[in-house]
Amino acid sequence: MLSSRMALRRLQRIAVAPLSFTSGATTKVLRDMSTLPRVYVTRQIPPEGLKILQDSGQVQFELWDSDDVPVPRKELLQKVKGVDGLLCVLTEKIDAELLDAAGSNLKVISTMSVGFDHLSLEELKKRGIRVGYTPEVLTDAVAELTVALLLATSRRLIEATHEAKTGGWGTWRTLWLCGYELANSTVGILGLGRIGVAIAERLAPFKVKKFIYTDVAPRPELAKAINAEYVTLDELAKQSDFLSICCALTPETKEICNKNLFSKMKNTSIFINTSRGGVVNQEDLYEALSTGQIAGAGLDVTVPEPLPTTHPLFTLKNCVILPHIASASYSTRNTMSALAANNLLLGLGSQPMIKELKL
Ligand SMILES: O=CC(=O)O
Repeated sequence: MLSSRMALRRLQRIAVAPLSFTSGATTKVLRDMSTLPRVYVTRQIPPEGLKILQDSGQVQFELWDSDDVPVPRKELLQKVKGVDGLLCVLTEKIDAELLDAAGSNLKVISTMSVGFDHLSLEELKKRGIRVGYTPEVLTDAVAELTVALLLATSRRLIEATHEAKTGGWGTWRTLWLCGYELANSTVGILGLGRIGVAIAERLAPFKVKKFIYTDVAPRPELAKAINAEYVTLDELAKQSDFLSICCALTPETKEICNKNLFSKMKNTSIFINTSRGGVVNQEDLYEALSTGQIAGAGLDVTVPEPLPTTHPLFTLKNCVILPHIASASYSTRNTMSALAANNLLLGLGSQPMIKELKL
């Protein structure tokens, strides 16, 4: 049997349309593959998505055959020349340079991500390029990971396993490795969308006393589902025992979590970010954590990614850092790849995509 890696390698070169069949001694060509829209896939995406592209018979595609290393920019700029569609992930910057390199055939970008801060939307809009993305299908996985990260941070799980493994575990001690509990707490959400609601729904059974949120404007429909109160950003910082960052990275939210915000937080509060690293000023966060301005932080996202192992945040016991894995469950990543593939095919067929960004 082919290993999945070998199979994927083979897929890279495979004609994705049913090209021919053999009857007796003659082979009849059913379709000339070279007339099909050309697609470049910037990553070895999970099998469901690849299979959809392969079985569709609607496109010819080439794939960057690795999940371990992103396609080098130079190679990407070469590979996109003349393509009709691009299926990418969040490590690829889709900007004017890339769109120029691709040329005027490019009609559709499909990103296998809910976030789209790696796409220059203005450039895409200007060129009439349609954009598919993958919201909703990852909400459960992201909410689940956020709760795990919040508990790992507030109950100091990483420190605790380290102590247990390295001989720090002496007698049972009354205040050793104490943390903060969710029961009776106020949980704040910065940016209330589907993910924020899903996080709150999972936290509510931990006997949270109150949910509060802020956003560009109140979102009563979403807030009603979790009985959350709309407050200002200042109040969110002041009142939250746990502050969960769920907003998209935009020019407005860039480094919104900075000295000013941390200085208003309680020194017992826990900061959790599973959105984008760019919403946080990391120097200010380091300062807040190392001076005890806040109690702890759990980060699934940083700037840059990967965060260099020499980064000061890694020296702090009260900072738990994960390598951007919020949506990383097998089922979710497969579903995301399938949605990205379907968005791409629908876009190329000039049909409405399942999930399309309004530009
Ligand atoms: O961060 C992950 C995503 O945007 O899907």
